Amino acid sequence: MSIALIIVAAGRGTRAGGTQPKQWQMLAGKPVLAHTIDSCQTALRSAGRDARLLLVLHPDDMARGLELTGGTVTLIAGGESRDASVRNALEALEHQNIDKVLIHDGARPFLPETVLTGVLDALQTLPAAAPALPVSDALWLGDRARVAGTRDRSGLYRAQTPQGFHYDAILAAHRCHQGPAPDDVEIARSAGMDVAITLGHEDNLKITYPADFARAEAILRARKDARMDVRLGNGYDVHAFTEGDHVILCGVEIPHSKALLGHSDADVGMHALTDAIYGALAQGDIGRHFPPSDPQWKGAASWIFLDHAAKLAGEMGYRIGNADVTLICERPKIGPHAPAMMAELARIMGCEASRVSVKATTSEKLGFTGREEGIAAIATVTLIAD
Ligand SMILES: Nc1ccn([C@@H]2O[C@H](COP(=O)(O)OP(=O)(O)OP(=O)(O)O)[C@@H](O)[C@H]2O)c(=O)n1
Ligand SMILES: C[C@](O)(CO)[C@H](O)COP(=O)(O)O
Repeated sequence: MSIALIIVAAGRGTRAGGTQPKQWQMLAGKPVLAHTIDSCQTALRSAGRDARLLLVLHPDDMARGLELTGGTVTLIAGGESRDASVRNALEALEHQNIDKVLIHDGARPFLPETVLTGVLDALQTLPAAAPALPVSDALWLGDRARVAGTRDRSGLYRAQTPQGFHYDAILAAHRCHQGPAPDDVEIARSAGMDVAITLGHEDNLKITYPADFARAEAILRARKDARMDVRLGNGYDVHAFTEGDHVILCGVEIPHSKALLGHSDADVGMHALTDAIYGALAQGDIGRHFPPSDPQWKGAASWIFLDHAAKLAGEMGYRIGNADVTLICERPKIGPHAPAMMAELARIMGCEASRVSVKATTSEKLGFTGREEGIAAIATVTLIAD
């Protein structure tokens, strides 16, 4: 099925006020229209759909449209009315092998994926579908600021976009239609098309009046808060020294007069970091995922554990915010090897090296680390929801 998505943004936004049309006014640092295009592209991507994008602009706005889209979207000059703008885009799609077309207001900056898929799914069986929300408030008839009557709200809906159609049918409907129309559903119905009502969304607001900018900002703020999911984990590990000539710390082999004793390669720093990630995910510790009783992990390289923990974080929807590892030992000296350790840990976790810290401290010759009986490591990690 080949789909086109038309975004109509050629209006002058007279009701919204401001020094320029509402679709060009700034919302959280970028024009409303940039939010609309981004949300359409994100919804399509999340829904696993591909669509040809057409942006209908006022003839005066073509240059800034090109600047905004960088030439990735087809620009069409709009008309005097919304239906004339839509018609121009529909005509431009003739002979382009388009089966289905979605028509969306440029003034609706937050298209939820569920609204998009609801319309596309309904188009499998009907020639037209559009999202709407049932009217929930009581309805009054007003006369000079007095209630002059009430009206039954049952069966009434607030229409939204994108409104979706079988391409050939809506093009024919537009060509036949006379007079103004508030939306494409009206044009489709006047041509006898059966239109399904799909579920709209409160976030899918249309900026119409000045107060709608504040509503749009509140939606953006709520979404940002919902994304503020940060998890913190810590890990601690100790390995004793044994006879040997090198240690492996945070993935780096360092010549030393002793080795670290362990079931795996005894990389105490990497183990602490791995446990910190499991801890942040509330997924136990290394022993749970790689039991020491299982002979297959004997002598295993510790990157296998860290790689597993980092991938598990990714599968659960998190990426590394930052990681901080402290090695506690008198010797070997860690400082000269710290940059290589940070680079190796970052490589394994799939994050930028600037997000990883490795540092060291002695314990002033106190305790088992001070007596050089072994090395301890502590690690802290933050995970950020994607
Ligand atoms: N000649 C027109 C008129 C409207 N639209 C678009 O249709 C959508 C919905 O219309 P509306 O909210 O009425 O926008 P405006 O016409 O710009 O607003 P107003 O009526 O307040 O002037 C908007 O994205 C608007 O840019 C369009 O492409 N071409
Ligand atoms: C299609 C539409 O968004 C339906 O709500 C339409 O553009 C609304 O325009 P209106 O002039 O604000 O009614």
